[in-house]
Amino acid sequence: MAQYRVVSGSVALITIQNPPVNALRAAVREGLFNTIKRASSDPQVRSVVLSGHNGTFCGGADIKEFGNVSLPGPHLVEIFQLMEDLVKPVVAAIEGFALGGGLELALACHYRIGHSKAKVGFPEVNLGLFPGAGGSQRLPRLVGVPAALDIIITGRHVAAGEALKLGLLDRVIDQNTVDAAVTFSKIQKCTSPPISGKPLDNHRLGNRPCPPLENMDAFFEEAMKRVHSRARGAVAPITCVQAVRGAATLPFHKGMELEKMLLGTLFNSAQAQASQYCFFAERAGARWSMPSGARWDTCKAKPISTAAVIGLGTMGRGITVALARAGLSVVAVETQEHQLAEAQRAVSRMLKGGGRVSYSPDLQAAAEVDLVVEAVFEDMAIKEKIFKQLSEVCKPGTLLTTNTSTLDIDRLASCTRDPQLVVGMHFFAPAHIMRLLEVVYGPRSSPEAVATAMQLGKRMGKVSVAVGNCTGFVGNRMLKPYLEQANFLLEEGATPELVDAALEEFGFPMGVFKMSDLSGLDVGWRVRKEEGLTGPGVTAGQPMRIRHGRRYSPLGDLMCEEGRYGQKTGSGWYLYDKPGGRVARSDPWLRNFLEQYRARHGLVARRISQQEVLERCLYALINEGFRVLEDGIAASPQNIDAIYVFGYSWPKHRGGPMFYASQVGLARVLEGLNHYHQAHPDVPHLEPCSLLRRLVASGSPPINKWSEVVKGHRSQL
Ligand SMILES: CCCCCCCCCCCCCC(=O)CC(=O)SCCNC(=O)CCNC(=O)[C@H](O)C(C)(C)COP(=O)(O)OP(=O)(O)OC[C@H]1O[C@@H](n2cnc3c(N)ncnc32)[C@H](O)[C@@H]1OP(=O)(O)O
Ligand SMILES: NC(=O)C1=CN([C@@H]2O[C@H](COP(=O)(O)OP(=O)(O)OC[C@H]3O[C@@H](n4cnc5c(N)ncnc54)[C@H](O)[C@@H]3O)[C@@H](O)[C@H]2O)C=CC1
Repeated sequence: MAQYRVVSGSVALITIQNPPVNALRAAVREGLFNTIKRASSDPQVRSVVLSGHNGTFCGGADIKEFGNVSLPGPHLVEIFQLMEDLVKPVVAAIEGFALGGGLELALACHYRIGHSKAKVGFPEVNLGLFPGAGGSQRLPRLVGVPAALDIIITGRHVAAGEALKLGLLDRVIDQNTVDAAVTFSKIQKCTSPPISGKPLDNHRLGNRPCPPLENMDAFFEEAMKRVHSRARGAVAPITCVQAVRGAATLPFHKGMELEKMLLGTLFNSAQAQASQYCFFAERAGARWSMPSGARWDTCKAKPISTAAVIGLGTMGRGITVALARAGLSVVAVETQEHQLAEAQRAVSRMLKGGGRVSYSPDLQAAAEVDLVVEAVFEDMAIKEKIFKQLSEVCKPGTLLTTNTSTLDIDRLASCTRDPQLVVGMHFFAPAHIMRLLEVVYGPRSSPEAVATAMQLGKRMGKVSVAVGNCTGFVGNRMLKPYLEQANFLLEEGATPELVDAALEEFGFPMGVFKMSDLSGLDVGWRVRKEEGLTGPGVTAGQPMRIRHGRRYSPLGDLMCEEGRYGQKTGSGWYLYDKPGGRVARSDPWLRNFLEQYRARHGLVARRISQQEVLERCLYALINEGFRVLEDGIAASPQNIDAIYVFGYSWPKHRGGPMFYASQVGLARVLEGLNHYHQAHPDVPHLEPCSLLRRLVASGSPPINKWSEVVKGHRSQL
């Protein structure tokens, strides 16, 4: 766990060994504690080098241990103090990553030498924490308050070059880092005296004052304001500011006391648990499986080096950029001349002149590519035609994928020569930025096709989740009842402002109506027309607020009929200063429109609380999530949560909808749904699904045990 060797005659080389990232689990902490003591008392040893096994210094504390109320083994704070107090110089040899507790460990060393490809950082804020083992106190003393606060609040990875400039690293080298650190620990420079035996006090960060900062109060006030406005209700970023302020204003030991107290408030908090759950949910998608039994570890992906994107609208442009950035050579095809020219300019701008992209108005250009992503209008007839053409044009073995947000993958596959080569690759707007990729397999998609799409997702830096084929797949299927409730709430007396405020307070970056304005109201309108819910032929002679025997809100359709498509037309649920404008303002026209609509349909507006908004929108979405699990469309609640956090900006500190349901309590969610379904019996999405009932009946097991209740149920997986 921590290997001890004496090298070069007098250097104790301590190597952390805990693959894959050398996390500081109890046995590692024990090993570090013992080897530091050994180095201290070993008369042969004059200096110490600390390194990590297999090219990674240390990925920090072991997040899997965090559930324990009291962590076993020696405490990191104690180990780091022991190391800092050592009278023999200690040099950190940093290869790969030094993150979180790993960087705190390096900061407790007297010197830090990094490989040029090394990365350091404090990602704790993403786990609902802050660097609570001395990092919040030592880093500001080394690099100054503004740089330290930036690193701690953003959680970003700092590259070696920048770390050197900041003074976080003493040296950056391209050769073997451990060898260099060993040499460095013995001789500082030919012209300088050896560092062994040199007084080290200035290199003990706990002994140093923080570099002075002018206008400190104003600086921290401003930082706190910024954090509050961006945190969306997350507590950890606020605690980061408080801790760093402690470093700037208190002596080290007092700062450490403050750090301990602040960590105590976060460590077992619901937000920290949710954020840490998200860390593992993000990675769980990589271990996909299919109904056939094919799995991630038994299927080989096809090599892909060229791709075509068909349709260069909103999505096609972002997809082109994402593929090009992943190193693929891309053929971008668009039939509309002006769109092609505009797309070419937009893609070049986004790629800043880099990337290998060629443009064509002709599908023939896709003849030789390894993979196609179709991103034309959401219209089954058009897509079917394109898949038929692609099947004829492309070389045998080309993977044909679609970015459809709702349509049947199997129907598209049936238009092709090789249906096993068809899968959905559902990106999220903007496609070059949003991290989620839903990989949708139909009943005939081959494991190799799924493996290839998943692998490509990884190359593009996406969080890829394999899901089954149904209308809307996982994300949009669950979104439908959420949007539906938001519209019903407007009918009943709410305003877009009220609904959005409730959801933004919950932690979404924007409420449902602002989000709809951004995506374009016409997108949903097109989908509803495809589904036969609206359109001239459908509505004639039907009651406006009922479709297929269920309550239906035509509000979105009416808005589109008025030409209000959202930001792109300058008005939607809100008013914008111009088409394409971004700043949403309340629109008196809409208030009037809603009042007239309610009057026309005999609806009496009532006061609606934020609690009702949250419960109806979120519980309806969660209920559909349980149905998705029940139907085997998603393999696990973790997969659903990853989809929501990385595709729909569900606040990470709430852990995703299914985790949120488990935190609220399944019985409470069930009770809420029962209550709202009684009040709205014509809304089937509010009727609690049988999986939720069964989970509650079996004592509401923790989320990682739900699969035992799902098992035995009819499944498509
Ligand atoms: C009232 C109570 C008072 C409480 C007082 C209690 C006192 C406790 C004191 C504790 C103080 C804690 C302070 C501290 O030290 C905080 C931390 O260090 S938190 C951890 C910070 N580190 C990170 O966030 C890094 C996380 N890892 C990564 O970002 C990436 O893994 C990394 C960039 C290192 C490598 O990426 P990549 O090569 O892409 O590999 P993967 O991400 O796929 O990871 C591979 C594998 O390893 C698992 N893993 C990674 N990091 C950790 C980790 N830190 N702990 C546990 N497991 C880790 C990862 O999950 C993958 O495994 P899977 O099985 O695939 O999931
Ligand atoms: N807009 C969004 O937020 C998201 C959309 N999607 C899906 O992505 C697809 C595309 O959507 P958008 O980019 O929003 O549409 P868009 O309307 O912005 O772009 C579609 C483009 O396809 C082109 N096109 C139409 N027929 C063509 C053909 N035969 N050959 C080549 N090009 C053709 C059009 O000229 C247009 O430029 C749809 O299936 C949609 O459901 C998926 C995720 C998010």
